[in-house]
Amino acid sequence: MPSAARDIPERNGNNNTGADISRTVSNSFGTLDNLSTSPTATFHSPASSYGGLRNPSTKQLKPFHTEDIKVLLLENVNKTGQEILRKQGYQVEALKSSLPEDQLIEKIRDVHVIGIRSKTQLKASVLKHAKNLIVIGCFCIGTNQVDLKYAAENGICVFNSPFSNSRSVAEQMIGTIIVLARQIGDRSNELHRGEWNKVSAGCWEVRGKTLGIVGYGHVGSQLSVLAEAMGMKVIYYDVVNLMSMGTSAQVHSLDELLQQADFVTLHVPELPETMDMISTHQFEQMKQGSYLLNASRGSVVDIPALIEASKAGKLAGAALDVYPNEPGGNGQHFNNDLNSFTEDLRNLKNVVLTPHIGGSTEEAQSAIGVEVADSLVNYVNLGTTSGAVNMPEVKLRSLTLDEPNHLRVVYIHKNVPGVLRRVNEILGDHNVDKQMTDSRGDVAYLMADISNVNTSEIKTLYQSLEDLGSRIRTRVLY
Ligand SMILES: NC(=O)c1ccc[n+]([C@@H]2O[C@H](COP(=O)([O-])OP(=O)(O)OC[C@H]3O[C@@H](n4cnc5c(N)ncnc54)[C@H](O)[C@@H]3O)[C@@H](O)[C@H]2O)c1
Ligand SMILES: O=C(O)[C@H](O)COP(=O)(O)O
Repeated sequence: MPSAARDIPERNGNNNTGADISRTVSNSFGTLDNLSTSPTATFHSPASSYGGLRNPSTKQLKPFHTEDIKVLLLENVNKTGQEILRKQGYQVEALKSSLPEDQLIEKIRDVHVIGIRSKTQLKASVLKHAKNLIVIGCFCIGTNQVDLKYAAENGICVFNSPFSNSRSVAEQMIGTIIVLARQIGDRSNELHRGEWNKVSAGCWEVRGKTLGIVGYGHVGSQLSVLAEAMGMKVIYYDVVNLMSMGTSAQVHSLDELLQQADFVTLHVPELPETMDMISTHQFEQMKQGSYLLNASRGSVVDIPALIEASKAGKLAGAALDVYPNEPGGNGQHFNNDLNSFTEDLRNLKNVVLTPHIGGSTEEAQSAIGVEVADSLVNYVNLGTTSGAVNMPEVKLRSLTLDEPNHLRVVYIHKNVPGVLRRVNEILGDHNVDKQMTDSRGDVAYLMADISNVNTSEIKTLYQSLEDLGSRIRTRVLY
């Protein structure tokens, strides 16, 4: 038997301390009779994950049977991600679409891990029912669908995939710019209806035209490089001063960009400041016969104002990949019940409408599946928060099989004075081998590896930390 499991009592044996704490995976493990004894349950061979889970001498920190971890994956999370989670032994339920709020609330009560994409709204009204939830994986870039602050304040860590689909979005935008410039969407629709309509009026090369990129982050900067390769001139507007790719140039204001660009493309996150960022005033600033593309979030463009600008001939074309309200899954209708302007939008000339597929390529989805699932496994098994979007990033070197009586304490707490002193008083009876603590806003995350801990002491230690007023969540891994 690996030495680390030596002191752990039989799962259903007589070593129960009699402690009256119900067992929850999320808060670590109250009663000692629930602690895992099986070497196979405690020392799994790792999945594809990186970091500490790869080294064979690395101790797998699982004070629970992995099959007790319940994972709910919504919105057709890629098989790569599902596989990694299943290989850990977790119970994984994977659904193809998002869920209406009432069904989501029912399901979320029970799970320790949830994986979503851009549709599923995890606001406080839903999260307050998620009593066992320790971590959320956004298998996408955007995290605007999650109440990040509420999650952090309730000890729920959130991960995403910051750039694995950026290239896919940039390539879709390049394709769409040419489709708009040549009115290819309309020509194709006509021919599908049996109408031959060979025209050149209002159709242009993109070479020499100016592309205005709003938001020069991962997507915007990739797009910049691709557009220059096609001979376009690139200008961009961003709230941050950024290094220009190639010969592109940053402009000082959104209006300046709108007045100069032939094509305007939006790549900003959903924020209060970006809500209706392009509305009537901005369409007025744009050049006559210019084009607008939006693959960021539906709330960034005032779509009724876009419809007016298109009908008035100000816009020669537009492309939308995102909408204020989107269907929950495939096969559902895209009509006025969803957004009151939908019929008007569908009837416009040279307007390309796509169902939020900017990041939907095999390459992107497969990479996102691996990246986010790895983050989830490292968080559940090791407490590592590297890459978290709502918690400080904390990571400790992994414990090894040579460190038998060690345990790892994860203590998420309110960021108030005096907590460290009190925590260290509790840990102080043991040797603290390593410790890291960091804070982000009102929440702090402490991780410590301590040695020479007898099994009988684990519960007391856990309970002492739980009893501190500053506690948000305690996890003890060993
Ligand atoms: N359609 C899709 O499938 C798809 C795929 C990926 C991302 N997205 C959306 O695109 C957005 C951008 O993605 P990204 O990876 O490039 O994000 P990013 O965070 O790398 O870049 C966003 C850029 O916008 C800038 N910005 C923020 N507020 C701004 C403002 N008010 N005005 C101007 N610039 C501002 C930021 O400084 C940053 O440089 C995401 O937040 C996501 O919502 C959509
Ligand atoms: O935020 C993102 O990465 C994109 O909007 C893609 O979202 P999706 O995974 O729901 O397609």
